[in-house]
Amino acid sequence: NILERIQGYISIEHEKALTETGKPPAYWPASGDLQVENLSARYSEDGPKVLHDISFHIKSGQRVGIVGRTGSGKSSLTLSLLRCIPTEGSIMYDGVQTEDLNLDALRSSITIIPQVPELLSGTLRANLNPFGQYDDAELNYALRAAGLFALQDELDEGRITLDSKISTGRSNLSVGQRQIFALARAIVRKSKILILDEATSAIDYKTDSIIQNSLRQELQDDVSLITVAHRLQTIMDADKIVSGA
Ligand SMILES: Nc1ncnc2c1ncn2[C@@H]1O[C@H](COP(=O)(O)OP(=O)(O)OP(=O)(O)O)[C@@H](O)[C@H]1O
Repeated sequence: NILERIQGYISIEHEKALTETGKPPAYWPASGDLQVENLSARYSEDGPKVLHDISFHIKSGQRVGIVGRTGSGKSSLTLSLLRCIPTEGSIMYDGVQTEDLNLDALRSSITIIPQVPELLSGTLRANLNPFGQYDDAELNYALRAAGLFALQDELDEGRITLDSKISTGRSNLSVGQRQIFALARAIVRKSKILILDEATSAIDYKTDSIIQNSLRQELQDDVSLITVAHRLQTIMDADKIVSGA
């Protein structure tokens, strides 16, 4: 079984190599403006379309909710914004077409916070700053801004520092704490587009309100927030709603 799985991974079709070509201008992205036109997407080149001719415009700094029944394509839309699945149509991010854009540049400038964020085994510092690009002051600021310190009573280890150990398998962080932590990563990276897949019942009311407050207070005015919403309450104050059939 192990060999079969390894064989499966080896034979997966690779994405286009991340080359020097398609590098965006140095100042890009200067805003969170996102223009999507006639976007269609499928999971494989010959598979059925799961998104059909979607068009919308998100102005820089807008808060947008994505709603729709189960299977309507909310997750597929977020994947297609990062070009993780084959797409047709136009996705223009801060005036730059993403079709020919270097995937590394695209994916390092848009942050997705999934329902259950993945963490690496190691310290909090290593998780927030895997490539050693930021100093401790910036990391501590991001943790505070994201609201992690507001939860320290609940953490088994007591006080959280950048040296706190994170374990992956039997994780010592709850789903809500992981989301807050992923939000801190987005704040450190200064992403102009943040996609939040709202956590569902696994997250308690207190943690949810900490996340919502942090999103309202700490994101810069030019950061666009796209929330895949499961609770209507989360998107009550959204500027725009994108709704799937
Ligand atoms: N990995 C995949 N391969 C092929 N088809 C997929 C895959 N993931 C999702 N789909 C299909 O794409 C369509 C949209 O699914 P998607 O997960 O985007 O919906 P969703 O609105 O996010 O649903 P939910 O609210 O349950 O998370 C569905 O018909 C689904 O069967």
